[in-house]
Amino acid sequence: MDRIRIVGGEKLNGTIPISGAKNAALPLMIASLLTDETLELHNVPRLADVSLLLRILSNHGVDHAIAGKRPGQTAETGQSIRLKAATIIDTTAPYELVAKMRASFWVVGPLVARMGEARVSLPGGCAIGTRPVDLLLMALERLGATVEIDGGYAVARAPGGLKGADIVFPKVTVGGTHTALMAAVLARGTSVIENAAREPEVVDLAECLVKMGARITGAGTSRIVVEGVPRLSGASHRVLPDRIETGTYAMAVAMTGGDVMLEGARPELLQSALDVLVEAGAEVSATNEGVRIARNGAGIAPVDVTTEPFPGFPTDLQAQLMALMTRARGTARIRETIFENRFMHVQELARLGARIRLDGDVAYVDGVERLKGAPVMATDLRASVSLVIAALAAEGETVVNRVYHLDRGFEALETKLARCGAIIERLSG
Ligand SMILES: CC(=O)N[C@H]1[C@@H](OP(=O)(O)OP(=O)(O)OC[C@H]2O[C@@H](n3ccc(=O)[nH]c3=O)[C@H](O)[C@@H]2O)O[C@H](CO)[C@@H](O)[C@@H]1O
Ligand SMILES: C=C(OP(=O)(O)O)C(=O)O
Repeated sequence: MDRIRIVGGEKLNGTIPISGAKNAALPLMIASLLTDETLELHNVPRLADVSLLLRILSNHGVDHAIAGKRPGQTAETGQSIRLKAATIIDTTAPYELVAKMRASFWVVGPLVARMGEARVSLPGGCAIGTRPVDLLLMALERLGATVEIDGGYAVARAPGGLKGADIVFPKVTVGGTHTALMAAVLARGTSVIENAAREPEVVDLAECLVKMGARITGAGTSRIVVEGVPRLSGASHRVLPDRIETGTYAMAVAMTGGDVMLEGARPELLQSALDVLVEAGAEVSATNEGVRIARNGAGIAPVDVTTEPFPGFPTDLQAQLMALMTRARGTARIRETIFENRFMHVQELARLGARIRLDGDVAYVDGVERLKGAPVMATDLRASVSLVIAALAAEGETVVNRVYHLDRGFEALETKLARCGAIIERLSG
């Protein structure tokens, strides 16, 4: 199993190209199930989750072609993928595949919308909370599907097709909104999604669906209106830049000090996180090229942050912020409101010398003068990268185990950091 070795203490200086967003690429790829024509996606990050989803889609009958690397392209510059679901050969998404990645459950929406049935394994247990799918299934039921759980599978049926309806989510759910959107676009009549997620990845999906012929208004607000259409066509779409990757490298620079241009980043996708970084003592400036982040001289100030749905501070940056706060001058308070068990990085950060107290959904981080390298491992994607951030500022050597978590969501992580001066390498095997 690969590991990552980091020797801390180097400032980061240079340019980091920001990849396409994993959390947009995945639902966009799933949208290919809605049409028998070709969906061409550009700027798709090279990630384990993308490869796994391609396997899942192949199982349903989606053919794909990945464009070869163009001259001048570097390892971390994404890929173009053409997806074509001329016929759906199987409406079952099996346990072995779905258990590995929660987003794969979202095939349920397009499959039932196009084929009138879907049999999708309930997603696997995940290290950040229980993560039920009741609201996704509620949305499908509102659209007229019958849903039952059979042998660990959610079985949704709508033999006569889906019918437009009002869907009111009692809490904001990104996956629920993606599912409702991808089902409602082919339903007969009008659907209204209330308390919809406003995340940029929902907007990206809606924009692509509109290019495919869907009629959607209000994406990016809490009320999305969808007029169903009988069929969708192919389209070409570029995945938006990854705001979580952007925020992660911004936290890394704030942690080590230095000056880095996050090339291609869009500040409006993570304004709340950039505001927190400024409060913590970093300099942030938006330019035509992207977002520039620097910290020179100033120490790290403690902050008080609560995770919230967009446009609030994202839960997917909570672990990285906690890593940064381990070296603040004082006590930071971080409250996690989205996932009940997303503090698994706390005990691993402690191995590096962090002082963190947990009280329910709040973590109090007492900043320390110095961290010291150690072997660590993490249980999920963002927790793993928080250890990388801490290790970059720790004295001596840290080895991060279970790198497969990082490979799920960070394209060319060690290359991007090494180019900016970090001492970081992958140890294979
Ligand atoms: C691939 C992807 O895009 N994953 C993101 C997506 O996950 P995901 O779409 O799974 O997260 P949701 O927005 O659905 O979850 C938000 C909250 O709603 C709860 N809930 C959700 C569905 C449901 O049927 N019932 C229910 O109770 C969840 O347990 C959680 O407490 O949004 C999360 C919140 O921004 C991010 O952390 C994940 O990185
Ligand atoms: C939690 C995440 O992903 P997933 O929803 O696929 O588990 C994430 O991207 O941080």
